[in-house]
Amino acid sequence: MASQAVKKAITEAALQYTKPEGKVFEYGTAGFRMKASLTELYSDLLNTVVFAVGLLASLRSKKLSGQWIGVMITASHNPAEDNGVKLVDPMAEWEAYATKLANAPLDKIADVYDELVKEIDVKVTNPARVVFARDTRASGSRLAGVLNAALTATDVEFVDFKFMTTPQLHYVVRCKNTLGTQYEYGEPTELGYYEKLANSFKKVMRGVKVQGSLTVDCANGVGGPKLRELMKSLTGIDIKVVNDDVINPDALNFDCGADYVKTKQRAPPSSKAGALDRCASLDGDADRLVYYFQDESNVFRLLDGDRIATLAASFIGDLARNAGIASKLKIGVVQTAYANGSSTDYIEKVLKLPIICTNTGVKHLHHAALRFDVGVYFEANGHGTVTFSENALKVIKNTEPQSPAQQHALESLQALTDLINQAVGDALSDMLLVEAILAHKGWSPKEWLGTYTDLPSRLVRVEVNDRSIFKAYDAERKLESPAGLQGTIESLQSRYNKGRSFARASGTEDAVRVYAEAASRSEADDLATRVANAVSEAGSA
Ligand SMILES: CC(=O)N[C@H]1[C@@H](OP(=O)(O)O)O[C@H](CO)[C@@H](O)[C@@H]1O
Ligand SMILES: [Mg+2]
Repeated sequence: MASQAVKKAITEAALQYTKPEGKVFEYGTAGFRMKASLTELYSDLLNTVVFAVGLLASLRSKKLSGQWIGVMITASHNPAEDNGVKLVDPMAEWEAYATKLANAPLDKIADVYDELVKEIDVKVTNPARVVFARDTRASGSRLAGVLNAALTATDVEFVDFKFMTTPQLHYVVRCKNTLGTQYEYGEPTELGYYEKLANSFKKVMRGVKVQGSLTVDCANGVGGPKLRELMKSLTGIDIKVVNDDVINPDALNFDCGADYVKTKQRAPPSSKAGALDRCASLDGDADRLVYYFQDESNVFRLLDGDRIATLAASFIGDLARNAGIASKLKIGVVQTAYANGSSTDYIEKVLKLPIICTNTGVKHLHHAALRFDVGVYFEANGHGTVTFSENALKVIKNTEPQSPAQQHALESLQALTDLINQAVGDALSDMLLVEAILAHKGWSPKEWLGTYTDLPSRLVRVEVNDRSIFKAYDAERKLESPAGLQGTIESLQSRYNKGRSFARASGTEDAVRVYAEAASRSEADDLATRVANAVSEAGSA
């Protein structure tokens, strides 16, 4: 049971805020996320939610006997006025506790905290440790203050890392929790992060050179200043940083960034890149990355998360073969229903690797990736990384090379395990991975694009009265309700060459997303429109 003193401290701290009436919060695909504006209707929406997440982090850390828990304040690719908060190590049942705390009336929140202490069986005398950070949104410092209040009220030891990318915070959490163990991940500081990336990049690049320069659009978010910091440690790569304005509060994700490029399927209007120039875009908290270029006919060409996954899987597969350890490593790829059908075909038929399809949201992909020795997971939108099992790390480390070529492959694999942020998808680490692979293969983005041809696809957002009636199954590829809709979608898609379509309720926006792909642009568009109409009709019934 929480002590009276702690409960009093929680209540006093909580009552500084106002809980918006009639609003029900839900921990979604990426934590809690919404408008954060202080001036509008939404005024204090996020304060109570962040406060609740602070209490939750405290409970979780105590439950894990003082393990470090990370809390990130960000709304990623959402507009500048939004904000959000997420825990670094999310677990399904804890999302329900988060939702419970977030919806508790503020004068009762200490009681709910206490109920959870009993329900989860938390030893309240255990220490609790939390690290937190935020992206560059204007509302971030206010919300960091709220988090501070919740942590202080529950006697948590905490470190405020101020501005960080989401993956940097994940990195720090993993470093802190592995310090002094055989799995020590690195120095738990921002500088430690840069040095780990830069050193391993140098090792992976032994004997090869990056061709030409890379232009990186930083979405005017926290990735900009952090990339500039990373560049101080990096050698052998010419990066041109664009869209790194973190002073103008409205610039974030506006007409730039990975989400803009992926959804609009075009370069940021401000782009000055010439034909065949290699370009990349990060999102607002730098955990997403997409590549693109303009071909010789000035046609925009996108290299999205599916492309990064196929590139990484093929490279790691080659290295494993060259190192003579392919039979000892189970390499696999994890995708969601949004992966382009051509990428799935390519992985199965050309790379001959197994695929797992999961629900949307990196937490699902990450979890599935751990089932492989080397799990390559990416969402089509550019969210992803590669995980290495304990067995994989051991095999890579302990295999005795029989030839210089084998030794080189083993060393490259070893360096890759350091270059890749295994804690979470990380745009900066993924970017160095892509650059290294292209250099090794001697490929320009054109050769990379040439590995397979994407099916034209369309993603549509449909607003409905109540999106919760859209219940999906089979890794969100099918709908069990509203009744009859799945049958309609299937009969529509069967009319198109290579037609595939599905609909699911978004976990981050109040809408249903419809995805469609088909053999031609017009068929994909047509299928998307028809399915969107069917969804809209079912949603207004
Ligand atoms: C189709 C799509 O891109 N969905 C995104 C989006 O989730 P939704 O649940 O679809 O709103 O935001 C998530 C968090 O950033 C991201 O993980 C996911 O891939
Ligand atoms: Mg993001």
